[in-house]
Amino acid sequence: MSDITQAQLEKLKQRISELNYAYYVLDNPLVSDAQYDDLYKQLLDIEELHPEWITSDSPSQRVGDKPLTHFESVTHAVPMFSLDNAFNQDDLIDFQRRVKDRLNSQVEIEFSAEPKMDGLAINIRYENGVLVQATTRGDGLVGEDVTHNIRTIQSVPLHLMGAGWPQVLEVRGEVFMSKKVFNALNAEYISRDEKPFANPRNAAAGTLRQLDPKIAAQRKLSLYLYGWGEIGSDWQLPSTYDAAISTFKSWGLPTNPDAQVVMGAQGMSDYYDFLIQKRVEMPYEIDGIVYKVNALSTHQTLGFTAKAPRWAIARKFPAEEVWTKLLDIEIQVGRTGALTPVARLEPVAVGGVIVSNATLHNKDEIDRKDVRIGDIVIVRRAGDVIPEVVGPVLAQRPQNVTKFTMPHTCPECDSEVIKEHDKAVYRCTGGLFCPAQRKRALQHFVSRKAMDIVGLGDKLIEQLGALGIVKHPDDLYRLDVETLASMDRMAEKSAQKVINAINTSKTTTLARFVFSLGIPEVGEVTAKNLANYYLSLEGIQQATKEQLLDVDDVGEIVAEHIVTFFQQAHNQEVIQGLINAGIHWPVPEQSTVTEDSMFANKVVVLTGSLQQLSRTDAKQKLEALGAKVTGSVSAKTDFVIAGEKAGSKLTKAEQLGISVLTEAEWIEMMGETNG
Ligand SMILES: NC(=O)c1ccc[n+]([C@@H]2O[C@H](COP(=O)([O-])OP(=O)(O)OC[C@H]3O[C@@H](n4cnc5c(N)ncnc54)[C@H](O)[C@@H]3O)[C@@H](O)[C@H]2O)c1
Ligand SMILES: [Zn+2]
Repeated sequence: MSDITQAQLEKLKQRISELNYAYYVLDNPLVSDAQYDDLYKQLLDIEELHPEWITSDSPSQRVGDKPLTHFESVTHAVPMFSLDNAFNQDDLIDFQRRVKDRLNSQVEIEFSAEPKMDGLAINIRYENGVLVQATTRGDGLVGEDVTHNIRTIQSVPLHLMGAGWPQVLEVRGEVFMSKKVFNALNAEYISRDEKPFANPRNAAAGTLRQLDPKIAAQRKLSLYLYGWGEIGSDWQLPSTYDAAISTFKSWGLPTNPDAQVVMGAQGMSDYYDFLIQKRVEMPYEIDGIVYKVNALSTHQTLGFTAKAPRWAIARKFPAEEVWTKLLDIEIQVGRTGALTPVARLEPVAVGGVIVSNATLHNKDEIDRKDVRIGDIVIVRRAGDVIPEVVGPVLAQRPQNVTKFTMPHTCPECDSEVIKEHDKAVYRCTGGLFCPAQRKRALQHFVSRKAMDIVGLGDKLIEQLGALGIVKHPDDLYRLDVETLASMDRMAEKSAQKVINAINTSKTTTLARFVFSLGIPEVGEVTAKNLANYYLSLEGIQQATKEQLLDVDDVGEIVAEHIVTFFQQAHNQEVIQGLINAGIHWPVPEQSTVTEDSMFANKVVVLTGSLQQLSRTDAKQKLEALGAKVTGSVSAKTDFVIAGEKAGSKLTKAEQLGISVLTEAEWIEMMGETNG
């Protein structure tokens, strides 16, 4: 630092000015706050070493930047200042020591401690109790007139309450957007496929800069007061800061309920512990604490630097939002087979911990946010919440970024990946084989309603899996007593019992077997329906999606899951392994089918509207009699039962010379069959 040249300082000042312009004027920061704070600290350090190099245009000597021009410029009656920062406990102790020294005080100093709301400073002017003007801070000397938008904030009185206020009263505070409003607003933007705001501060700034006050009214900004500007000479400020704020409150002005008066360094530190705990649950975002010397008489003595009061300091909290490089997007396969994209990041400190991975939720979200590999991204971690990638920093997008694509096959097992209907979820279809889904698949396979293998608990499955002994369900049938007995908490006797249970499970039913495969959406009932309809595993495996739709309980989505599941070579290997292991079942009985039913093994089509039975009931009755009910008429059709207003199917049946029954005829025939 000591060998720094004046030219280097000029370059640094130039850079910080550029950043200020982008941040304050364009609302489009070029670097993260942490990066900015670093550069700014460098500037202060150099200027401390070389006070002779300080110029009036240095960013250390100015607040913010010149406001935009599309609102009317207003020169502040009393300049608006920024705050000096304390980044750690030592900075804070230094601050209170400086105050004590300057005031020559032997006793502890009393401070007002209050949340540092993350929004924008505003000056609101009342004349004779009436709100006449509201202005942004701007560069501290000149701000923008945003009266029309401030008037829409419900908690800001258009007329002061009570009495005793001065003829001219300027109050100052922070305009911000609550987390709730921010989330709802962003959800709305997202649903319209528009780019959401990066954070509540940005959203509040954007809202305040709207020309149409209706928009600000809808967005519901909030405001708390923490200071004042010009005050008419017809009123005397009380002796303490907190008393002044209380008086404002009595006039109907909104003030922060979490502000407290604390004593000395210890009190400051206790308040820090209190507020950092509370931070997560607060309804709005805060980026630190502001401590202000409470005795107003001292403010004169302490005075101001070029930029900030010497009687106040902002103790910054660890940033909840930082920028870092997105190195890659990796896929994690969950236990249900869902593929989740995970951001691999250049490690960065956020919210007090080092983060190198963050969730990206799903593919739709990545597309919507337009996050690309190689981007600088904004990462958030609020409280204990899992770190999240908010979005890319477009201003810093390098040229060689790549768009993310979902793999077509599972990175764990190479099976096909499908996107679920109407959902943003991509899923691996190798349920029986996929290592990521292993534990879940095995737990399901052995469960009571599936293969019912008693004694194979979760712990044992986990251990067998971890050791690579049982990777897929068919491996269970290769276990021997010796291997099992060597597992934790297992003895030969219990191992033998498990082996017996495994052997017993070889004799099962087709329905149980189908259920045990864990095909997505195929529960116990669907498995039974499939077994009863097709009577053989081959039948189910070979059925097309169209054909599967004829089975009770099977809709489009289920049918697709079934087809894709059986298409996976790896799943087939496991199924073959199971059959080879000796799993077998009797051909399912069609319980109520009477041999002499004239509908037994007949192909029947229902068409037109039935009067006496619902379509489902009719279908069930026919199936109970051993018929196969299909949806379309072909040469294989044996009967067509035609209700009223039967159309093309009836015509086709007639063309093909197929027997057509009316509803009444059919019911009569059924009566005969049953009787
Ligand atoms: N990323 C960038 O490029 C970039 C550029 C410029 C500034 N910044 C960020 O902005 C900061 C500087 O901004 P700043 O000058 O507005 O200062 P600041 O936001 O750090 O602190 C001053 C402001 O705090 C607000 N505040 C909130 N609660 C308050 C309370 N209870 N009492 C008093 N004031 C309260 C007021 O608006 C006040 O103007 C930097 O530290 C940096 O984090 C970032
Ligand atoms: Zn897989």
